[in-house]
Amino acid sequence: MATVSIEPLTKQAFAPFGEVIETDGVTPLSINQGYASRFNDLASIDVAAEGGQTNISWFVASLRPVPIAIRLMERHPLGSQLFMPLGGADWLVVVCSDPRNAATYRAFRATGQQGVNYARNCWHHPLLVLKDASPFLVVDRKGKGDNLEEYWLDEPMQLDLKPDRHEA
Ligand SMILES: NC(=O)N[C@@H](O)C(=O)O
Ligand code: NI
Repeated sequence: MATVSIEPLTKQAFAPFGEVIETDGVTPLSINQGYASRFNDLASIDVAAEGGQTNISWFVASLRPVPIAIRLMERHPLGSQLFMPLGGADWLVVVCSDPRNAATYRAFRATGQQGVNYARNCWHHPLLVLKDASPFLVVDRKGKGDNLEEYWLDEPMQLDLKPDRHEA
């Protein structure tokens, strides 16, 4: 079974797949008479295709059996999809440029202070968490049209997750 090694999530590494939402490296605007800092314009929401509108959701994601097997990849042809963790736990992001080609798969470990915005049409694995019942704010598209394409792998791939890497 092919394995995918896990690398730290950085803006640069994730750039081909979308944006990383984080405050590191961002100079905030001082707002509200100095009583707040605004880390501004962190992601582009791309949901207007075919009359789409912005959909704000709250996900609560469960742990999957370990070792985590990658059996399915998906993409959203009509819109971007943003995940921002709310519970402070690390989580996992798995993407690829061609779901039929194992060599194109990339896996990232995101901190609880990092979100991602998958670009429209970016192949990704559905939400993967390292702590059970992890809450996320999700910004994606609602509206007409088929916004989900799935690819079931002939042979599942395995995430090279060190056993102790699940959160308590
Ligand atoms: N199904 C759903 O709303 N979420 C997936 O698209 C996902 O990427 O988790
Ligand atoms: Ni998705």
